[in-house]
Amino acid sequence: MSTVAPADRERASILRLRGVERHFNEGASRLTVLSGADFDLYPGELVALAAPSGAGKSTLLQIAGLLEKPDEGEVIIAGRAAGKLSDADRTAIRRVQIGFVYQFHHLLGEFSALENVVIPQLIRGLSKPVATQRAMQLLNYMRVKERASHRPSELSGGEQQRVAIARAVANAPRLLLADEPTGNLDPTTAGYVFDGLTRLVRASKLGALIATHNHDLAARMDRRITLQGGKVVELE
Ligand SMILES: Nc1ncnc2c1ncn2[C@@H]1O[C@H](COP(=O)(O)OP(=O)(O)OP(=O)(O)O)[C@@H](O)[C@H]1O
Repeated sequence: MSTVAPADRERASILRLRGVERHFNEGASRLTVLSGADFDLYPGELVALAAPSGAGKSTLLQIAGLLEKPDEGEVIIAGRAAGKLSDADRTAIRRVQIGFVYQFHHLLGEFSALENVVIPQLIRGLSKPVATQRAMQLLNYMRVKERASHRPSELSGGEQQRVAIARAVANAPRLLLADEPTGNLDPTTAGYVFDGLTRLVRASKLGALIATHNHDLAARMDRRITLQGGKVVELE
């Protein structure tokens, strides 16, 4: 149990969903994916999102990451209600506050691991020395520093995914959203990737919501949630 008082927890919530609804129209019928979904994520916390295929995990992550709008309800990122913001402000929050990791890494193939982590920081306006120092620190956290000069095609799948995580947090987001980040890795490699992710989350106090089918990894996270009848339900 957290020792933080409820009011403080409310203030500190990095991601807050309230009454989120998402429906898809399919011809004459309507598919309800999220209905009355409530959720809070706190700094330094890793939460597993484990639900059967088609239950709505990706939909939830897309909405939490401001990539999609809910039909109803509110998404609040670090205290700011996204529903009332302009598209430009939503994009700014997404760029600055949110990091994304996917099952397939989407690294830039013509650049080294180091450059892949440096480039987003240069785009944000940091100087090359500062960006390079932070990138090396992140690659070190992910235990791939010694592979920094290699291109993605010269890295193993697990190394590529560790670089992708370093890149996702390069601009120090407050929230990390990951959709099956270890989905295409063998269990041992998935464990290494997860270890790096955990180190980063603890060190940087970001909050991480990670969709996974991997029960071992889910068991190692701070909390586990699932989707039932469109609602977020805590598992234990
Ligand atoms: N744009 C869309 N239009 C219509 N239906 C959609 C759309 N996006 C998702 N769905 C449907 O919503 C449901 C939830 O999809 P979602 O991708 O969120 O599930 P998931 O839990 O991430 O599944 P998986 O584990 O297989 O990736 C599915 O039935 C899917 O077919």
